[in-house]
Amino acid sequence: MKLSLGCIADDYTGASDLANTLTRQGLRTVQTIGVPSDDLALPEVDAVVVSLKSRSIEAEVAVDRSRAAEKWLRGRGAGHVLFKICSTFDSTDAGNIGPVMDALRTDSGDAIVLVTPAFPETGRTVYQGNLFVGSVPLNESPLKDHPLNPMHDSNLVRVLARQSRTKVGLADLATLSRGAEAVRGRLADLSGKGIGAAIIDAVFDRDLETIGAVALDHRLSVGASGIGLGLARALVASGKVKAAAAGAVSDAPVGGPAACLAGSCSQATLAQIANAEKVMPVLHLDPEQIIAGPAEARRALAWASDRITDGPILIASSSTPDQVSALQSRHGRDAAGHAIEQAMADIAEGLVRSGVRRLVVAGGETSGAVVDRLRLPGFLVGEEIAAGVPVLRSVGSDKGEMLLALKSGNFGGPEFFSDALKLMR
Ligand SMILES: Nc1ncnc2c1ncn2[C@@H]1O[C@H](COP(=O)(O)OP(=O)(O)OP(=O)(O)O)[C@@H](O)[C@H]1O
Ligand SMILES: O=C(O)[C@@H](O)C(=O)CO
Repeated sequence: MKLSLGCIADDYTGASDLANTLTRQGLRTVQTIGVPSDDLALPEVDAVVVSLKSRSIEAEVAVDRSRAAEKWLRGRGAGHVLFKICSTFDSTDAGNIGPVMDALRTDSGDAIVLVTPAFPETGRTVYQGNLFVGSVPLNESPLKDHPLNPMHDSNLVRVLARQSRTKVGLADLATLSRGAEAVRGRLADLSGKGIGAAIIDAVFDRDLETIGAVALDHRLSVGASGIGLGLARALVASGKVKAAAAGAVSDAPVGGPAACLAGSCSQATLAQIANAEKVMPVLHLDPEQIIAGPAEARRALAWASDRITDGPILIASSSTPDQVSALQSRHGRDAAGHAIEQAMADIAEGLVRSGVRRLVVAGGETSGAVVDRLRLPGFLVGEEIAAGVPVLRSVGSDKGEMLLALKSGNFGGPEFFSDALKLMR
């Protein structure tokens, strides 16, 4: 297998978002959980997205894991590697976007790296280096209240400069609108001044196409699914990849009971849970009880076993921003987050033991904890439920075939849980 594109995603939902985008553009794509073991039988593909859970861990560990993934991808012939970050640039001044980018840039030998989280399809645009979420700057969006990495600065040149060893510059929309050669000229100017990373504006998909074409001159780029779309279109346009027909993945029904788990506390997920209450039984976990011990996860499993044969259920830990901050001030941010993620993994494990083979999970960290616990090595990408969220079909699992949907906290329409279950038969 010789890869046309290698990708390293810093969380699992982000990885399936990217795998979805690449698949929709005609790249045969597989999502792996971590660096694949040598005995994992992978189909012939154009792109591999290695999912890491490295967004909110110590920067040094994130760097080591990303480098290991890069080595594996380059070893399979990937000439270009995309480091997939969140479209809302989720990170802190300690990392992990800057440190991982610095390390991968050193490995790739590129003088300068293009960086953009723009993903217009989901309302993420970048102008003059400022990230907008819908119509508001990042620091006024719900991301200001994120439980793990609240975002308080929308100027990504500043945000990335605080995390990176290299100087960071800007390639603005005016330059981009003059075409690929103008962007190449701007990058040459910046790297001539010793600047090693450029935030690049993008508002429309056509901007991403220009960015994709320029990025392919380099060995590394950093961004969200938007730059993935640009790279995929550039690979197809240049004839390096022959676009595959849609629907290449089997849609054979998996059947059996279905369950949803929500650990995301985003406004979008809170609204989706409220809507799910109208159509399925919903259990709201007590976060204090989760931190107190394993009894809360056991209570959830007992509750589920009384209902799961009658239809899908939803179990949620999600709370409002005020409740999240109150819990974090009592127990610490990381300890609270970790305990809840592990309880979600316990619940997922119990559900699968009792026969569940169709699972919808909301939240990147939550999905990471669940998929790790279920020891699922990888996925093929099926139908799209909502922008950035495909149906995933497990490959190489010892539990038989499973269908999953891993939803980024902010993604999906108001009826997301029922929308997902309709496509996961
Ligand atoms: N009630 C709660 N109080 C405090 N923390 C919570 C609560 N419920 C869940 N959490 C934690 O909040 C974090 C949510 O992160 P997660 O990545 O799962 O969702 P998200 O950030 O909305 O999604 P994404 O990363 O895809 O945007 C997890 O660490 C989770 O355990
Ligand atoms: O890019 C995005 O917004 C998502 O894929 C994601 O990574 C959210 O966690």
